[in-house]
Amino acid sequence: MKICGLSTPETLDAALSAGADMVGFVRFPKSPRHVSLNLGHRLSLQAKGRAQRVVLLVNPGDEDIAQAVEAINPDLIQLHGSETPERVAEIRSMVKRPVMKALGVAEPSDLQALTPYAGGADHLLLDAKPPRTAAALPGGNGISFDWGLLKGLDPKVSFMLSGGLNPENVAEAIRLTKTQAVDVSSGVESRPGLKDPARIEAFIRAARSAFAAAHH
Ligand SMILES: O=C(O)c1ccccc1N[C@@H]1O[C@H](COP(=O)(O)O)[C@@H](O)[C@H]1O
Repeated sequence: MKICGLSTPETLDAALSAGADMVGFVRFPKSPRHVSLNLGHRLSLQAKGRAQRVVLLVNPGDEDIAQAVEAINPDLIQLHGSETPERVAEIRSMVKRPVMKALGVAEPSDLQALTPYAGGADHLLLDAKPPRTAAALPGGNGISFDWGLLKGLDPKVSFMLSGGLNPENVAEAIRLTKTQAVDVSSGVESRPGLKDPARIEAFIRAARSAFAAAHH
């Protein structure tokens, strides 16, 4: 279970105390969840040893990557832009840490886009495609995709599910998609960019019960 877009010590503590496996820090200035290098550094120290620390970047340049890695020292890099398979592989060898590539799903043919990333990315994250408006973020929009589309996916492909998940729908998402991991951002907020500790806890509780039920 990953809680993404944490940007205060209090809400990070809520995620860690509730048992999040991964905590995400967004480095994307247009996002209401963007953290400065300094804040990212402090949050990362707070999470060290308690959960995997993830830095989320969108089409980063080499300098953006170097700065984020130096300041935040993440366990994993999440790439949430239109990075090509070659760029993902290049970033992975540059940072010498695992990389998770996010891919948008809206129709059956989108699943074919996964194959070229199999060699270069350590993990795949499946998200809804963002709305086609100029102001839209590439993720963190609270939009789900049709989970039924994943019936067409090779069962050997492991993925993290994201996009519009929340405490109310995460159990159904896990049951339907048989995913082994889930990620949430806006579904555990009281307003864009402000995480709600009670919703974080409810999300993790619901996801944990659904994973336990799926393994029986
Ligand atoms: O959270 C953001 O602000 C963000 C910005 C830019 C790219 C991705 C972002 N978040 C990721 O988007 C998905 C879905 O989020 P949501 O739960 O639907 O709000 C998730 O993987 C976040 O890590």
